[in-house]
Amino acid sequence: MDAPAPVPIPGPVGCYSDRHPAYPDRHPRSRRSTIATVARFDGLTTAQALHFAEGYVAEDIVLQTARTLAREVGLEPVAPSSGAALRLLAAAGGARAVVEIGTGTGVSGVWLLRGMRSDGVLTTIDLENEHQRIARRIFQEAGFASSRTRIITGRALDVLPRLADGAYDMIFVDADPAEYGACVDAALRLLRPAGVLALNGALAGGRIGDPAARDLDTVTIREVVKAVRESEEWIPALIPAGDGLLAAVKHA
Ligand SMILES: C[S@@+](CC[C@H](N)C(=O)[O-])C[C@H]1O[C@@H](n2cnc3c(N)ncnc32)[C@H](O)[C@@H]1O
Repeated sequence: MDAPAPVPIPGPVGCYSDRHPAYPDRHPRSRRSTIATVARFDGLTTAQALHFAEGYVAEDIVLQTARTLAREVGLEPVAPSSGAALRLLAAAGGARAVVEIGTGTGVSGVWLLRGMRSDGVLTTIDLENEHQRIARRIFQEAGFASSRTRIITGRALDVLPRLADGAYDMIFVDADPAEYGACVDAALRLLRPAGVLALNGALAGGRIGDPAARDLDTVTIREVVKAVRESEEWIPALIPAGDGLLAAVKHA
């Protein structure tokens, strides 16, 4: 099948011929060509490329079941592409001790466990016992012994102070955006040097770059994303998988 023709890039991105106000020091063509490269990856349109990336690593029946159960109880679990990125981060860091904030029905937990070392333990926190009851069953169906998970019911900000400093290889945050700042502070304390932070929802449902979006969650996420980028404690990247995965390594 022939690749579809590239879609013209709309508005100021694809057609301006002068310097862009946000990039006054940069030659106009350099920004234009960078974005055009991203938008026309291998002749596919951006939407098609993103769709391909989303399904690149398929989910098995256990993850599909956990996802269906999440929707039934009104939760939005991590996207498959974010799950695959979490598994990759856990595997790349040889993670043995991981903290997850926001167990849900276990979608992200299964992805994390599949990237962790075979003797690793996932400490997962959620204030809803009912969500964790489902997650416990999902972990079991995914083949993980109960010794591989430590499931703690409680509010993240009550539980995190009880966890040991510098004892964790990775922290994944996917709960209440209003608490993201406090969770990042806690992650800095809990992670070992070169440990990895991952924070879901970092694009705030696409509102992150819209200055008119001033709702509390968006403002908080915007501030956290900026603070991590500007902090000397972190080496960050914003991965545009799912709703955005802010990943950062704690400086060694
Ligand atoms: C988006 S869901 C997590 C989905 C899960 N990470 C997944 O991908 O399967 C958010 C979860 O965070 C929990 N939660 C919300 N606020 C919380 C808080 N302050 N402390 C702990 N858990 C919280 C909710 O009960 C819900 O289960």
